[in-house]
Amino acid sequence: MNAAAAQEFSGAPLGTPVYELTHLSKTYARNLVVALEDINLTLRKGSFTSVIGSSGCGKSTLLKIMAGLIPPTKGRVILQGLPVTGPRRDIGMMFQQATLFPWKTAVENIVLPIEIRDGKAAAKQAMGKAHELLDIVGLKGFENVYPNELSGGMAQRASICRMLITEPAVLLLDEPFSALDELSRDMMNMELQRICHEQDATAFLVTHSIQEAVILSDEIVVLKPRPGRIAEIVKVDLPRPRTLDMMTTPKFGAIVDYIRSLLDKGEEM
Ligand SMILES: Nc1ncnc2c1ncn2[C@@H]1O[C@H](COP(=O)(O)OP(=O)(O)OP(=O)(O)O)[C@@H](O)[C@H]1O
Repeated sequence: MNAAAAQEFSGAPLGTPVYELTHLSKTYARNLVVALEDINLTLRKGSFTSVIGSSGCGKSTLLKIMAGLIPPTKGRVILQGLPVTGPRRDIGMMFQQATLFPWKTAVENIVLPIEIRDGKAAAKQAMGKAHELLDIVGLKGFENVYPNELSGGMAQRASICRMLITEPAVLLLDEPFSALDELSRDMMNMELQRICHEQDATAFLVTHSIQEAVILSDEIVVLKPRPGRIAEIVKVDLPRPRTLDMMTTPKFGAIVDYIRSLLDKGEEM
């Protein structure tokens, strides 16, 4: 990376708002559980945001509302200027498990969203792009392999390609690497950072790992439970690109400790 690119990577001002959540609340009608209360959050173009909080504090509920999978009880979700009222083309999602279809090859799985959306001819046309994406995530040569011949990490790399093929405006990531061993997870996180930078993607990650949140994020939304509310939005001012050895620095440790103290405080309430 040349000096100008490095400067751009570390110091780029974050862009215009992509997602805007205002006064968002969710009460599940079935059991009257107030899962979220008055969430206000803006995600800017090219930013990486994580949400962290104890079990049951509403992380998945928040992600589902942002994805348009469930409606909020109150409040608004605006994505690229339009209210989210259901699943949308400009939202890319990735889950804990790779969920690739076993009877389709890696490249066929990747073009599947295009096939479903625009038909077989469009999917065929997208093959070139799918090959490029496989190359980007280090799966060159595995295009025609079936999922059962891929490792967990490789399958998640293919899932990243499948999420990116439709060029979504935002990536919603629900603990995408939590089923991987620690080493693979660290590597995949660095890969995710690189891909997000290359695609100028806006990303939102649900995680249980403070370390993972700190190494990846520009901002970390710390939720406190019962009902789920924002305790604080912590800015992470470590330089970019982030590297794994930053995890041993005092600054990294201080941010981790601070977030842990917020989570402990939330539990006491
Ligand atoms: N479909 C549902 N119907 C009723 N209550 C629900 C439903 N989904 C979640 N809840 C409740 O809403 C609260 C928030 O749940 P949610 O799954 O969003 O939390 P979470 O932070 O993602 O938890 P975890 O970290 O354990 O995955 C919990 O009290 C949960 O019991």
